[in-house]
Amino acid sequence: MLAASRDPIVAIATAPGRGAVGIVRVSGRGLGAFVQALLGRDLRPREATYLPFPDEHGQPIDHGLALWFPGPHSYTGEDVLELQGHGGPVVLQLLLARCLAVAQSAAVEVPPRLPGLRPARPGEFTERAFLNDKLDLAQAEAVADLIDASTEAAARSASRSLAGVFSQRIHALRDALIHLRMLVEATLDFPEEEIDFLKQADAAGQLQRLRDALAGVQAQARQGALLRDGLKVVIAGQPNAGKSSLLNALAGAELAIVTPIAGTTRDVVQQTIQIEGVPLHVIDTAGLRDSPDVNEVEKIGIARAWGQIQGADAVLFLHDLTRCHLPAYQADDAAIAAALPADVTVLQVWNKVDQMDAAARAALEPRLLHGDLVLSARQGDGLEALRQRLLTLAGWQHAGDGLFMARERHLQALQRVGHHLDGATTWLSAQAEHLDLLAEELRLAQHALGEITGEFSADDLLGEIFSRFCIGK
Ligand SMILES: Nc1nc2c(c(=O)[nH]1)N(C=O)[C@@H](CNc1ccc(C(=O)N[C@@H](CCC(=O)O)C(=O)O)cc1)CN2
Ligand SMILES: Nc1nc2c(ncn2[C@@H]2O[C@H](COP(=O)(O)OP(=O)(O)OP(=O)(O)O)[C@@H](O)[C@H]2O)c(=O)[nH]1
Ligand SMILES: [K+]
Repeated sequence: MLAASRDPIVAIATAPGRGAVGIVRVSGRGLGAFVQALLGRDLRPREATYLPFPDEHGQPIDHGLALWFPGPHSYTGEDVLELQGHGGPVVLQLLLARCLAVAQSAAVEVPPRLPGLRPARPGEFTERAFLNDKLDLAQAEAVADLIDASTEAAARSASRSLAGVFSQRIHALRDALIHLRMLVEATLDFPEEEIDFLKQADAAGQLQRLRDALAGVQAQARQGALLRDGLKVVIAGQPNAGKSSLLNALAGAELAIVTPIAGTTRDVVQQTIQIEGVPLHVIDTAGLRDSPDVNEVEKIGIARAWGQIQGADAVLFLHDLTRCHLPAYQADDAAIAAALPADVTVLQVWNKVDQMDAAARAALEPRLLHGDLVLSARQGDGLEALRQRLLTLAGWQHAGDGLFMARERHLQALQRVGHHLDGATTWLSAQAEHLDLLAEELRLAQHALGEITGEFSADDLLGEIFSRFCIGK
């Protein structure tokens, strides 16, 4: 499927809507004649040329800059033409249509001057860059992650992955693995001396160093994936506990409606905030209650709240300190607590501490359970401790510079590598009769590594990865 269609493609490369400048990008092999037909002249390589973009009557659609990248020295590795025009949606659609029309007329000539140009599928330019070895798969994924990055830290680590930092770490593991494989394969050919041979070469030490290096890459990749995917945090609790107030306080903006009326929030309100660059998707939900006053709308809201709780990485279970006696739950809170799914992390958060005087606060301390948080969504006390707790919960290590972006797919592949290295360790210590199994585990480990960079990747995986890109990328 992937290799099948390498015909020239065209797309608007800039975001839809109005912008200062908009770009139509064409990629394909042998585009020289197309450039002639479209612009009526040749272009100097990699040099911005200001010129009219003519329509079929020779009238300018726009005046703009054309950039010509003869392959293989381009983003895709093919010939690439960029028309950089004024960024109006109509202008760009006209330029796109003009490219398709010119190519079509060139294609009907005998002999055809250009194989059929067609609109690009999502991610197809980057897919070509991958297929033409301009980028490996981890780098290509980093392109999308850079565009989608929701925080500066995420963008910077995606940029480092795009520059090849992650791939280099994978290559270093692969090289060490290949070294070890060669040793083991060579030993297989001389079965009489095998054990001494492996001992002398310190195969066990090599394998252990490889596992340590893998653990280091895994730890960093986990941080990278956290920057990419963030954490889904659901604020839940009874009506009026202060859930919307807490969302607003965390976001630093009045997003959700706050009123003293119980049952104000009906729909799910979501906001992505960042703490030290880690994106947190914070979700305010309808207050949970089971009362005859609950109308149809609120019922739906409550059902949605439970739905959000199911998929949460963490639930902030909010309680109103002015209405309960720690550490005992009120009956309603006890009912909610009993219904919370066992596999979701729940933080107990006691709100409205600003309503307590110093004596009441002092009396509160010893009654708190380990891990409980006390705060005032209204005045901000305790918010910083909550933020730090959420980071700890996410497993954020304050990793500083040098981070790279990674995805769940990469974490799973690394885990498989680890699994095979564990297997290899077992067979190596079992010695002589299992060297073939050792060799096989090492081969599988290398294969799993290669899935990250796309050295070994099934077409359907590639299709799935690139289809998630935006059009024109
Ligand atoms: N106008 C424009 N800006 C853009 C892009 C683009 O396609 N067009 N990019 C698209 O994502 C990114 C830049 N990516 C690019 C990557 C490689 C080459 C390129 O010409 N590579 C050649 C030459 C390299 C060199 O001279 O060092 C090559 O690889 O051989 C161009 C753009 C971001 N900005
Ligand atoms: N004193 C004090 N009042 C608060 C605090 N947080 C929220 N409130 C008040 O409690 C009331 C309810 O706040 P909301 O944030 O709307 O509560 P909610 O949990 O979202 O309520 P529902 O939408 O009914 O589920 C409002 O009058 C808030 O001003 C707090 O930290 N201290
Ligand atoms: K509310």
